[in-house]
Amino acid sequence: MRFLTAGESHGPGLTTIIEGVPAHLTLSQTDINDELKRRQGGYGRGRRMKIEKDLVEIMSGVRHGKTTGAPIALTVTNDDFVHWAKVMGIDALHAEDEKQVRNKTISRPRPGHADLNGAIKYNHRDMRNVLERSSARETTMRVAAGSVAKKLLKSLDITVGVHVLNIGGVEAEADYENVHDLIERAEASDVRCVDSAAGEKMKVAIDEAKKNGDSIGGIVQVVVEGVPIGLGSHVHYDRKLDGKLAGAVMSINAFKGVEVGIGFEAANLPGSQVHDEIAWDEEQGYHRKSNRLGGFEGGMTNGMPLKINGVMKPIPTLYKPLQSVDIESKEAFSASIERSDSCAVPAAAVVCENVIAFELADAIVDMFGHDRFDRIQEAIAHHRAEARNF
Ligand SMILES: Cc1cc2nc3c(=O)[nH]c(=O)nc-3n(C[C@H](O)[C@H](O)[C@H](O)COP(=O)(O)O)c2cc1C
Ligand SMILES: C=C(O[C@@H]1CC(C(=O)O)=C[C@@H](OP(=O)(O)O)[C@H]1O)C(=O)O
Repeated sequence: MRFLTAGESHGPGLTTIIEGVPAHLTLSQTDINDELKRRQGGYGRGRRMKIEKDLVEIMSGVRHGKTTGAPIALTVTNDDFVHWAKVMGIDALHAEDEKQVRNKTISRPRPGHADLNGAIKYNHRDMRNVLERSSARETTMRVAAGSVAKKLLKSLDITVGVHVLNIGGVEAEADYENVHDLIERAEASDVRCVDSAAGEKMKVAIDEAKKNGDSIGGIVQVVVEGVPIGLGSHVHYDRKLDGKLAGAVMSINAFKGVEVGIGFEAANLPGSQVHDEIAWDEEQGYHRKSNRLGGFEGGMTNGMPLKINGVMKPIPTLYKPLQSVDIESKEAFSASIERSDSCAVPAAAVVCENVIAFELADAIVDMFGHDRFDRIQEAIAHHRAEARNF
């Protein structure tokens, strides 16, 4: 499976085309819209999310509620576009609009955003040409594609959840029974945190940052249960699934690090406290006595729950901007102020969950068959039984 996305933040809309989704998977607009709505929420978002409704239109690849095996094309309209049509240059310009366009031309790059590097690389004197596509508005379509993947996983009893472990240095206890408990409690929290006391402190930290014209980042954790043994492969570097997942997470706007299992903590511990002992019993088949490696050994899943952490840096656009240089005058100025979120960690958690879901669904289709969902169901049931008594 693969997908592309297209669309500018303030253009008419966003598109994705997903190729390789097996035929006969049950899929509705509601499946996708529910996921899009989750991405729009979360404490700390700016005014834009009050403007957008993020409702998907399925343009192809689904008939009578089932995938056909054809490419699935999805679109989402940008409701904000009506306010930006002249600036975006989609409509013919009138004289009085030129001023508006000039005022929206960006020549003072924001530290931490794509503005200056993209402008130099593509030779854009108006850095809006970079901003429009580097905006995390694009993650709407990554979540749309991920929601199709999540539907495939759910139909195979594989459950993906996400929660927030840290916002601006406020750390949460990762205390939950199983992934279903995690999902229920995280989704009931404004900041997607299962630790309600820490969640309240996170909200205070976000309010504080906003009041100071500043921004904060954090850590999210994706947990996946029900994963069959052997997704990915040890045989070649580009088939190692932990590597693919790390790439997917690092490609999310503002994500600066990934950990699998205990992650960087492994550097401080001896092997006896890192590797997970292997056991077998009738009920569970092969399993590990602990799960410090987060469900991966040798680039493959080992049947234990996957645990992947992603680190998000603070949002670059600051209402009290940092120093920058105007590319026309070369003088020092404050960076430009764009409307912005002060913390998008709870929303980005949903993006992280969905990019991981897509890579997992791709690994499933790769291992268990390509074209028909019913065949994948049969093959995975057979594999699960075989692995248990191997
Ligand atoms: C869900 C989400 C919302 C974001 N909202 C903003 C925002 O409002 N303002 C901003 O400057 N950056 C925001 N970002 C981060 C930028 O898109 C990101 O920092 C930028 O594209 C530069 O890429 P890099 O940080 O990966 O280097 C957001 C990121 C995500 C995932
Ligand atoms: C539009 C979204 O996020 C945007 C991501 C973003 C950025 O620079 O990444 C900047 C902001 O854009 P705007 O200036 O239009 O408010 C966010 O709102 C979205 O998540 O759908």
